Amino acid sequence: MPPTLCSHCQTTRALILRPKNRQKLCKACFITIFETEIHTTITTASLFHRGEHVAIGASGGKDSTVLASVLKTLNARHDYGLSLSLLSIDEGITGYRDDSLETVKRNAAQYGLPLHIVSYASLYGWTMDQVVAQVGKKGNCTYCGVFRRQALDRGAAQLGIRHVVTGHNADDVAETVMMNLLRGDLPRLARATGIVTQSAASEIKRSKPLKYAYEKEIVLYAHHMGLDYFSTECIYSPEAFRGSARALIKNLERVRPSAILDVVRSGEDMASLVPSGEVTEESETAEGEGCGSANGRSSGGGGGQLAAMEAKLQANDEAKGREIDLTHQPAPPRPRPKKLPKQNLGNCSRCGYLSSQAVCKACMLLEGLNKNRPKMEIRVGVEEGEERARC
Ligand SMILES: Nc1ncnc2c1ncn2[C@@H]1O[C@H](COP(=O)(O)OP(=O)(O)OP(=O)(O)O)[C@@H](O)[C@H]1O
Repeated sequence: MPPTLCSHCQTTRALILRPKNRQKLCKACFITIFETEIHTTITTASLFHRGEHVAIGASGGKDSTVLASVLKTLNARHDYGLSLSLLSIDEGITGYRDDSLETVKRNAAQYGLPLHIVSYASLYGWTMDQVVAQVGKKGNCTYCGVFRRQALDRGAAQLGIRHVVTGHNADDVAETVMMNLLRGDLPRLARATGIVTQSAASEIKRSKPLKYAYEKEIVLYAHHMGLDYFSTECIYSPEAFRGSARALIKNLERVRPSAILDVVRSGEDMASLVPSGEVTEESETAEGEGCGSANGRSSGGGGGQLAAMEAKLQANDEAKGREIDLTHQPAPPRPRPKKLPKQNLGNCSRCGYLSSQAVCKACMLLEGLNKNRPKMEIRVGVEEGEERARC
């Protein structure tokens, strides 16, 4: 049988079945199409302006590594006139971030980009290892998300940069849309769908050039380009709800590949229903709270929950056929989402960082941590003492 030819160039053998639309492509055409689509996203949304200094949030993972590689390529190919830097946050997670930062250091050398690293320890006096030792694994993603958002802003400010790009992809956005839809939280949903986010609580603009790129295609691109990235998941990210939303999206993608983009587009449409208003610090941190990766990727539990949900839905469908509608009561109309209150931008009274509240969210979290710090140390000391006494 003759080999299947690439449906784009019609000359080279097809090697890749495109996850987004099942198109059969050769390696060269896949790479060109992938890069061109990101270029289209950038130009359609007018993400950059000539002479702009842009920091790439670099975690060493596949998304931000692909983002750095593609931006470097497109900046040269289309003469965007950008000055690019890598910005990494060291959360202080032993056996995870220390290893991934080594990847980022190699990437900096491979792409010839300057790298700036900011640590939680230096900004907040706490590493995530210490936070988890204090608060436990449950809920630690909230601390990490709030701290990281501010750390990226502070790192960019240290460099005199006002635009940070992150590697959030279409799967991440679809997941966040689904989570906020399930929570009935339209303002957060609206925020998650924006390709550019800038709020009253920050001078730094954020954008997601990979917003329409499928995670599977990002992995394929990284593989075929031979990119050097770190693929271990965070050891502290057991965010169950995001894991379930991810499992749901992955299952939808399996039966209908366009589902991911459909959910993103639906999110964009729903966002247009949300009254425009200033973004509160609460909704501001929503997208960044926890991390997109939050181990749903490897969650076996998500699949189990989904199977249970499907069984329930099937039972409901079967029951529906036996129902007699005696009293059709239309559901009462839900109140339209309220316009968010206008925020007064000021400075946090503790750290001086820009905040719409008297005390910024990071300082509020730190207050709780610091209050318990001496207690924890004394308790550990006492327990150690007890251990010793028992010995
Ligand atoms: N420690 C960090 N330092 C700098 N940027 C980060 C860091 N963690 C996350 N980011 C940015 O936020 C984006 C989304 O982060 P998330 O935790 O969801 O990781 P991810 O989806 O696995 O992405 P990646 O594959 O790049 O790690 C990343 O692509 C990156 O741009």
